[in-house]
Amino acid sequence: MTTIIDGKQLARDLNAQTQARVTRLAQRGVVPGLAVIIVGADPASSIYVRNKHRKAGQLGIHSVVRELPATTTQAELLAVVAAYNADPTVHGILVQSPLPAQLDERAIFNAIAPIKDVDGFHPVNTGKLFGNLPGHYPVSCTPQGIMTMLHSLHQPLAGKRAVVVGRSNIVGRPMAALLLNADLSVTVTHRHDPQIRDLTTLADVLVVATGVAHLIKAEDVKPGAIVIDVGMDRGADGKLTGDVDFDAVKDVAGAISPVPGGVGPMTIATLMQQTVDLCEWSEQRGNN
Ligand SMILES: Nc1nc(=O)c2c([nH]1)NC[C@@H]1CN(c3ccc(C(=O)N[C@@H](CCC(=O)O)C(=O)O)cc3)C=[N+]21
Ligand SMILES: [Mg+2]
Repeated sequence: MTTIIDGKQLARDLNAQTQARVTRLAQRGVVPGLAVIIVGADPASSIYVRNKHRKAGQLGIHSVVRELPATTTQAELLAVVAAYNADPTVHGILVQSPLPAQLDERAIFNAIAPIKDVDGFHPVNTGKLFGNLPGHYPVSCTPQGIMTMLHSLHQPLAGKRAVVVGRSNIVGRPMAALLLNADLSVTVTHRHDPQIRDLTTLADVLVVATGVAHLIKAEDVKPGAIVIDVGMDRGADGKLTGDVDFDAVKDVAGAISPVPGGVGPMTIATLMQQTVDLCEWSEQRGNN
């Protein structure tokens, strides 16, 4: 029997925990605050931002969405980030990616205060992640949500062989670090390897984040493997599909996450979780 990893249900469970933490903070008069900055009116980005805002509101997180025109300059965006860095009611800052071409996205992420970097994109936070350093710090929400999905299976992970397909700063690289920190043996591969499939068939845990619809077929997967699909590929019919050929792979895999209803809802639930983390850590530092 193949386990379908129900990201929607896991997200509901995680959001219930987050909401309970928000309630406990409220008893002390503390409200977690999330600022989401979106530049330009990319329709897909607008939908994601609206979903994040709605979920935050449901959980009692104070969410502000700052919509800036597509013509915003680097200096203007840096000034907006600086204002949220200095705003004690804001615990998490997210700049929606991708940004318009005139903006230097890396320089913007680097300007977010590491203690408010709810995406975990700041090099101080990625450095801690890659060093497996002790202490509290935010981690990119998609791979962190995937770790929650893996733990939900209640299977030992240490010593398993993981293969990550894709090496982006948002998913592949932090995913590899998290898996390594959890004592898996980790291989990262990507489009420049003509024999990706020689590696995917070795994986006990296979995470696919390439943006190539249905790249992974049944013969590319080890029987019984855990398969996590990070793909979000919009077909010509407008339907959302993944990087894994779900219908075929589900008969080979031991566990598999669907698209939609897998990694996506967990990304948003993890964003909410980390907003509350940042708020609690700020309280613990006593410099709110
Ligand atoms: N600074 C930044 N941080 C991000 O975390 C970030 C970002 N920029 N830019 C865009 C990507 C994408 N992303 C998604 C989150 C949830 C769903 C999601 O909920 N997906 C639903 C379906 C949504 C649909 O139907 O379109 C699902 O998979 O079931 C998707 C995509 C966060 N991102
Ligand atoms: Mg790639």
